[in-house]
Formats: sequence, structure tokens, C-alpha cells
Amino acid sequence: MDAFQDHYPDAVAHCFGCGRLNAHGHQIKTVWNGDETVTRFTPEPYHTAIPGFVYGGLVASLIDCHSTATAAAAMYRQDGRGLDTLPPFRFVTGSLHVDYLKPTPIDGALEIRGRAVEIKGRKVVVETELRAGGVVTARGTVVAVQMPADFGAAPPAPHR
Ligand SMILES: CCCCC/C=C\C/C=C\C/C=C\C/C=C\CCCC(=O)SCCNC(=O)CCNC(=O)[C@H](O)C(C)(C)COP(=O)(O)OP(=O)(O)OC[C@H]1O[C@@H](n2cnc3c(N)ncnc32)[C@H](O)[C@@H]1OP(=O)(O)O
Repeated sequence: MDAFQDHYPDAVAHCFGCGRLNAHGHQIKTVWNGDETVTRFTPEPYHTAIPGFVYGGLVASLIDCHSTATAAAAMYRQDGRGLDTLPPFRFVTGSLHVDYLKPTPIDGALEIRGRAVEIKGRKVVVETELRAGGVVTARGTVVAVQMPADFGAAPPAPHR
């Protein structure tokens, strides 16, 4: 199944967390599962905080990009539009809040699930949980805001 990020136009596909054109990034892939969205990501040994556990910044960035993708997808779904239709909805992070509930083990796949809980004007609030081995280890809230027209005016980053 196509992931949301597969539909991002090239000009906005360089994000470290979710850009398919960023060879050094996470390149997360998010899909619908009913009313929720799901991303799976397997951390590498170099994503370590304390040996055996995932660096909190990685957890935050997974929640961040999963949630901005969820915001865009929720807006398309609300408008009854396909992901390839124009004009594209482009979201950036206005606010990212993460509660680290338990240490996140590094030895296995992480599952990130999100839900749009508010859509108002250009703003979507997304609540997201990250699980390791079925246990919720972090919970996040993201306020995603549709990009102002001038935000993406810079040329694409050179990393491919
Ligand atoms: C399913 C997809 C298919 C295809 C999609 C197609 C295209 C999508 C393409 C690409 C996606 C784009 C890029 C990749 C995605 C994500 C990247 C990952 C995330 C990041 O790495 S991204 C970098 C970090 N990010 C920034 O660099 C933002 C810097 N910042 C700003 O550029 C402005 O600050 C901005 C734009 C955020 C707001 O500015 P603004 O002037 O537009 O805001 P404005 O005042 O109009 O507010 C409007 C409503 O948002 C609320 N609001 C605003 N800010 C808030 C905050 N901080 N906290 C709580 N609520 C907030 C207001 O309260 C109001 O809500 P209300 O109406 O309810 O009062």
C-alpha cells in the first residue's frame, strides 16, 4: 500500500524524518488503519541513549513526522480528496509535546499510532502513541499547521 509520504511532492520530500529523498533520514512510511494512522520503524544500534534503549530525540522525531503526515491525511480525508489531488496540503510542526512514559527498548520494531483529534481552519491537533513490544512507552501531541505559501520557497536541499 502507498504511504502518505510517497505522495509528498519532490520539493517537500527532503525532511530528515519523513522525506523519501533524504538518504540520511528516517524515511518513515505512514498508512491508514481505520481511523488511526500507523508507522513502523526499527531503530538501529546507533539510535542509542543508554545502552539497550532508544534515544529520546528519535522518539520525538518519529512522533513529529508521523503526526504531521496524519494531519495532512486527515485533511484530505475530511475533504473527500485523494492524496494525489491538487492543491497539496502541506503541514509543518507548530508544537510538539512528548511524554516519555517508560524507557523504549532498542531491540525491535516500534509501532507509532496517531489520530487527528481536532481539525480547525489550517490547524490539526494529532495525538500519537509509540509502542515497543506492544507497550506504550511515549505519548505525543502535535499541533500541525498548514504551511504558509512562502515557507517552502527555498530550493530543495542537496542531499539525495
Ligand atoms: C497525506 C499526504 C499526502 C500528500 C501531502 C502533500 C503535501 C504535504 C507535503 C509536505 C509536507 C511538508 C513537509 C514535511 C512534513 C513535516 C515536516 C516535519 C515536521 C517539521 O520538522 S516542520 C519544521 C519545524 N517547524 C517549523 O519550522 C515551523 C515554524 N513556524 C511557523 O512557520 C509558524 O509559526 C507556523 C506556520 C507553525 C504557524 O504560523 P501561522 O502564522 O501560520 O499561524 P497562525 O497564527 O495563523 O495560527 C494558525 C493556527 O495554528 C495555531 N498555532 C500556531 N502555532 C502554534 C503553536 N506553536 N502551538 C500551538 N498552536 C499553534 C494557532 O493558534 C492557530 O489556531 P487557532 O485558529 O485555533 O487559534
